[in-house]
Amino acid sequence: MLGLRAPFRTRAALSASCFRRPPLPSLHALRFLSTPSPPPAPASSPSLLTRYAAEPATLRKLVALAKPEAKPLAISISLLVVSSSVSMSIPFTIGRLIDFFTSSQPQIPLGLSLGQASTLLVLLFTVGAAANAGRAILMRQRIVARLRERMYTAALQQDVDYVERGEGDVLSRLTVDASIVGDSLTQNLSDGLRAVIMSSAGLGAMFYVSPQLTLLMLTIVPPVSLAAVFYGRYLKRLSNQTQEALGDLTKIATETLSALRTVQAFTALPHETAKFSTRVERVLALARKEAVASGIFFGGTGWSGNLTILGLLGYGGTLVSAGTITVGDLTSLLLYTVYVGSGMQMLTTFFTSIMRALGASQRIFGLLDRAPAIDPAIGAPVGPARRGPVRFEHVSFEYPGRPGVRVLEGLDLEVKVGESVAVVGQSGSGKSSINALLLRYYDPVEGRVTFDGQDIREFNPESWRSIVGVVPQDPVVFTGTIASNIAYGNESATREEIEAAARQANCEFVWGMPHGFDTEIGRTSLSGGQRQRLAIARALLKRPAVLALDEATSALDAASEHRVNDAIDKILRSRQTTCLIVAHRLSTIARAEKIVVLEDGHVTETGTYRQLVNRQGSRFRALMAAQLEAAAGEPLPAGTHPDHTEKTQAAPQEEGDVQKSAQA
Ligand SMILES: Nc1ncnc2c1ncn2[C@@H]1O[C@H](COP(=O)(O)OP(=O)(O)OP(=O)(O)O)[C@@H](O)[C@H]1O
Repeated sequence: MLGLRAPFRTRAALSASCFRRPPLPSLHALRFLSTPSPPPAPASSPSLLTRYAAEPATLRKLVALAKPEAKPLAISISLLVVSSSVSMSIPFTIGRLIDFFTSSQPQIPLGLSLGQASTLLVLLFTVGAAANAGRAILMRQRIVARLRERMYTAALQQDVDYVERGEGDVLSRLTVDASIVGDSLTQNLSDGLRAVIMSSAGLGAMFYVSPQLTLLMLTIVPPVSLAAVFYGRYLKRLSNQTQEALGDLTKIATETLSALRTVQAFTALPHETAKFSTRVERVLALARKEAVASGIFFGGTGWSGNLTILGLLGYGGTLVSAGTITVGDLTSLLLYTVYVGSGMQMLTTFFTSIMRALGASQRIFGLLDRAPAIDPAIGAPVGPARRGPVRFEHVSFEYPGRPGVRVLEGLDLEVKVGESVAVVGQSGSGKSSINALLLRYYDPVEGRVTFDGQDIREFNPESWRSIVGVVPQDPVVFTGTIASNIAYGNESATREEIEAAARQANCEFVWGMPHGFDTEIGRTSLSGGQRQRLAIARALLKRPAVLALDEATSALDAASEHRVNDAIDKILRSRQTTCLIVAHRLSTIARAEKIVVLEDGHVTETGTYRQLVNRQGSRFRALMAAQLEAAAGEPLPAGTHPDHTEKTQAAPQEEGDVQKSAQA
């Protein structure tokens, strides 16, 4: 039945049914009153209504969205008018047929013979069916696909902060909201129009056949429909509560299953099972409440629907006996009652879905119209061959999500061409934030970052990022082949170039894989060290002018660390790349040409490893001592502490030295 149980469907199910056309009422649809009201739109409260009324801009944008599809939509609407008109003629035709077969002096309108009338009817129904099919096909337009493509492009150009903080809730806009808007511009619009035709034409035909019976119908059907609408809303609220509880249940299960190792390691099985059971019980209780309410609803509406039909038949019967109307007229009237009732119900569906669509489109346009703070479309190109020093000049920075909290304060830092600078400092001192500024995920609130003497804000962000290589702390591996992962963002790279980059980054593990560079990998199929080397290969393939490296600290075992270090070492020895390394490993720190110690967002010490480690009471020495102690797991024995290294006057030359001293 039309829209039956619509309030109890999930959003996903609703969107899946987006192009499904509700069947036209049939005799069976005499139970139309048992159709609950459509889901009430959150937007249907008066205050929101007023807001939408005050925002015709949203409506205009929504209409503009359908503009490229204007022609097929117009044809589709015309076909809808044709098919609905044919449908609306059915009750009348049935009435006339009944009168024809029950009359002692049968007469066919327009003086047609029975054969001609039958052919005409078959023809009419064929046209109606064809129009209906054409309408359904044409209604399936590219609106949602185009909208999603636009939204995805807009989302990818947004500030990382906006997306990462979930401010825009981009995923739900891309999925749920896009479906809602797409439905409203196609299916809902079509249903709305059909509802208007059904209600108005049905009422007109009823008045034509019998004004008395029509007035009787009008005193019963609208109030019962209205009551059904309100009760339906109550049901929808119950259904929402069940869905929310179900969502909560899913969240708990997802979180626990994805952390199964931790759950098992902490023997938290009973705790997790109890947590889950509580949620399951809640879902069950809500579902029971919903079942009772919907039982009352369907029973009640079915009962009132049947009484309505009975009332109409009773009064209609007296009119037939009095000769005021014919049996055919009464049949037509009953059928039109079904049409009008269904039409009214569809109108409320239309109204709420349009309200929902306005809400969804406001959220969508919020994303589409949002200008990112760092606009990827503006700025001058840098030129791939350009080389130059990177300078942080009195840079102060705070994250947009934490205004007023300075992460960097008056930072000055220079990395010359071909130089490698290691930034060290305690956790939270702002090291990674320096790389984030270098990549222009953010801009400084004061000061500037320059490349080759030019403020990087003058460059086009995409062009600038194309000459900056980045190896993040936790590199991302995309689903695809090893080769496609190394060539990520560099699709034109040849296989030879990819292999050369992999060799340089010590990715020898690739050659041992079943399909070599064509091996399919996912997020979890590589070890931490392998992922880091793959990321280094990815960065090297770009032949970057500037390399921003954020070392991983804990993911690697000694052997992997050695290989990663060796790969980094090759980069450090290269004289063409300006390297800024957020360094954690002593081996990397010792190899960098310059070390910058960061404390509370500003540079406190600068120098070579030897200079800093020999500087009495330096912050660097304290940091290194803490790191060695952490690696050794206990205070270092006398003589191995960096505070004593001025006696040796030498920096560790080999990574092994550091490791050995750490293990001492
Ligand atoms: N996206 C963010 N929004 C708000 N604050 C942030 C954000 N990222 C980092 N911070 C804060 O900025 C400060 C510096 O963080 P940053 O990641 O730069 O430190 P770090 O020195 O690299 O630390 P670690 O060595 O632990 O990686 C910290 O206090 C951190 O909490």
